[in-house]
Amino acid sequence: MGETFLRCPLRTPRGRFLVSLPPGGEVLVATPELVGLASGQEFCIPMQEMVAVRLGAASNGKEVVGPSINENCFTVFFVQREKQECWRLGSLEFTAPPASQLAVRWVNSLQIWIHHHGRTRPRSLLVFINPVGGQKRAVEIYQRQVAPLFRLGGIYAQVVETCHANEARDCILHQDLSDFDGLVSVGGDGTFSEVMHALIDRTQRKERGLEATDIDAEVIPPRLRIGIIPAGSTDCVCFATVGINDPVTSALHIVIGDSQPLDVCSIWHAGKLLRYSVSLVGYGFYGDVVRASEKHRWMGPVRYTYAGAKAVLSNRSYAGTVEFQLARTQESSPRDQKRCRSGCLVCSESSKHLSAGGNEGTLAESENHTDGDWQQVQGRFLAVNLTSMSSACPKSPEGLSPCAHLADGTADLILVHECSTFSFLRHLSRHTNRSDQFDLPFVSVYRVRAVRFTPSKVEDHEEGEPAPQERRGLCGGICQGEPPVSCWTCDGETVSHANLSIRVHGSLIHLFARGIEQAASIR
Ligand SMILES: CCCCCCCCCCCCC/C=C/[C@@H](O)[C@H](COP(=O)(O)O)NC(=O)CCCCC
Ligand SMILES: Nc1ncnc2c1ncn2[C@@H]1O[C@H](COP(=O)(O)OP(=O)(O)O)[C@@H](O)[C@H]1O
Ligand SMILES: [Ca+2]
Repeated sequence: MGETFLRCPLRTPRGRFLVSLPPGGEVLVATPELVGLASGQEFCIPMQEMVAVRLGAASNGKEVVGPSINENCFTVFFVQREKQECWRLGSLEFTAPPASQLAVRWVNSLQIWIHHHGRTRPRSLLVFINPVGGQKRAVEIYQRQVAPLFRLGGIYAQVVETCHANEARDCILHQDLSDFDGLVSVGGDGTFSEVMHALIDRTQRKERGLEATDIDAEVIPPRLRIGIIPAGSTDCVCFATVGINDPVTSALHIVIGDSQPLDVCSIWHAGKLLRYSVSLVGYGFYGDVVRASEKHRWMGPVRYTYAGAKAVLSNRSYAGTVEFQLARTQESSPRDQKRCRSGCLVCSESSKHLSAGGNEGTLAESENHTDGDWQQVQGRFLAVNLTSMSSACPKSPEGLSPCAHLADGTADLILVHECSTFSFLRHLSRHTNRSDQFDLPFVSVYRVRAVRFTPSKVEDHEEGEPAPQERRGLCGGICQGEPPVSCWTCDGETVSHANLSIRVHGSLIHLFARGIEQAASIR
C-alpha cells in the first residue's frame, strides 16, 4: 500500500484514541476518542523519532516475540526523553478491532515511512570496539545495550573487536567501505580519534590520490558519518555533541540517523600534518597531564585525576609565543554566554557560507585568508588550550569553553598565563561549576581560525630532550633541571613537538548526533 491517510480508533494501554497518520505527515497523532471522560491525554510521536514498528504485542517493552503473534495489535518503538538529554526506548501497543486487518495496514504504512522517508538512517554499519578503553566494559556495553537496538532498527552491523591499537585504522584504510553507511567507535576519545583519522586520510587518498601536504589546502569531507558509543575515560566528544555519555542515548541517535557536522583542527609541524583533533589541543598543563597519565593507564580513568593533581602542584609554566588569526565573527564570541544547541543559528550561518562556495571548504579557505588579523602574545603560560567545541565532559559539564560552537569553523584559544597554584586552582575549579573561568586577570580567550605556537629557547636544545632552564616552582623559587618545553595533547594523544601550527576546518566531519537539545542556559 502507498502513503494513504490513516485515521481510525485504536485501543492503547493509555485509553482509546483516534490515531492518525496524515499523508507525508511528520507525526503520528493520537487524540482521546472520548474527550472529558477518563481517557488519556493527546500525544504524538514524531516519525523521525520512531525506531521501529512490529506486528504483535511487545514483551517487556522490548522486541515482539513468540510464535503466535496477535495480528490485531502492533507495537511502536520510539525515542523517549528522560532527564538531561538521556534517551530511552519507549514502546506503545495499539490494538485494532478484531479481524479488521487494520493493524497490518498500520504496520505497513509506518514501515514504508521509516524506509523511504528515513533515508538518512543507516542500514549498515562497521563497528569498532576497543575492549581495553575506559573501565574495559566496551564489549559488554555494546552487546547488552547497543546491539539489540541496532537489531530492532533493522541495521546490519559488522563488528570488529580490536586486539591492538591501530587495528581500526588499518581496517578503515584498506577495507572496501562502499556497503556501509557509517562507522561506529565503541570506546573513548582515543578510539574515536583513530577512526576519524583513518576516515579523513582514506577520503583524501581516494578522492585526490594523496594525503594533505599544505595547511591551507582544502580537506575533502568524508562521506560516512561516525557514531560514538561512549566507553572511554573522558568521552568528551560524545558528551559535547550529545549532552550525555550514555550508550543507549547514542545508539538511538545512530538508529534514527541524526547528523551533526563538526569542526576539525589539523595540527602541523615543520610543514607536515601530524594529526587531526576535535576536542582539546593543549600545551603545558594538559600536555603534561596526558603525557604523565599514559604511564598510569592501568589506573583507568582515575589516571587523569592523579596526573592532574601532580601537575597542579608542580605549577609549571612554559615560555613561548602564540600567534593566532582572529575569526571575524559578529554573531558570536567566546564570552557571549550563548550556548551551541541543536539547530544552532551561528553554526548554520557558517555552513551556508561553506555551501555558497560550491565545493566544500572553498569559500572557507578564501575567508581564512581575509579573515581577522594575526595577533601575537608572548610570555610564560601555564596552559595554551585550543578547542573547536565546548569540550564538555562529565568532569566539566560546561566544558573548557562553554560558548564554543560545534560547526562554526572556529576554535577558542584559551591562554592561562603564569600564576600561583592557588590562582590556577581557582581557574580549574570553575570548570566544574557555572562560574566564568575566563573572568580572571591571568586568563584570556579568543575565537580563532588558526594558531601558531613557538616555544622560547627551543633552538638551545633538541626537542623532547631535557635541558636545564629556569622556572618558578610552587615555592616561587627558581628550579633547575626541568624540561624547558612541554608537549601537546590532541584529543588525549601526545604530540612531542612543541612548535605547531593549527588550522580549523569547518564542518569537516559528520557524527550521528544532533547537538545538545536542552535550552541554552545563562550563567
Ligand atoms: C579542582 C578540580 C579540577 C577539575 C578540572 C576539570 C577540568 C576538566 C577539563 C577537561 C577537558 C577535557 C577535554 C577532553 C579531552 C579528551 O579528548 C582526552 C582523551 O579522552 P579519552 O580518550 O576518553 O581518555 N582526555 C583528556 O585529555 C583528559 C584531561 C583531563 C585533565 C584533568
Ligand atoms: N585492543 C586494543 N589494545 C590496546 N590499545 C587499543 C586497542 N584498541 C584500541 N586501542 C587504542 O587505545 C587508545 C585509548 O583508547 P580509548 O578508547 O580512548 O580509551 P580511554 O578513553 O580509556 O583513553 C586509543 O588510542 C586506541 O587506538
Ligand atoms: Ca567550532
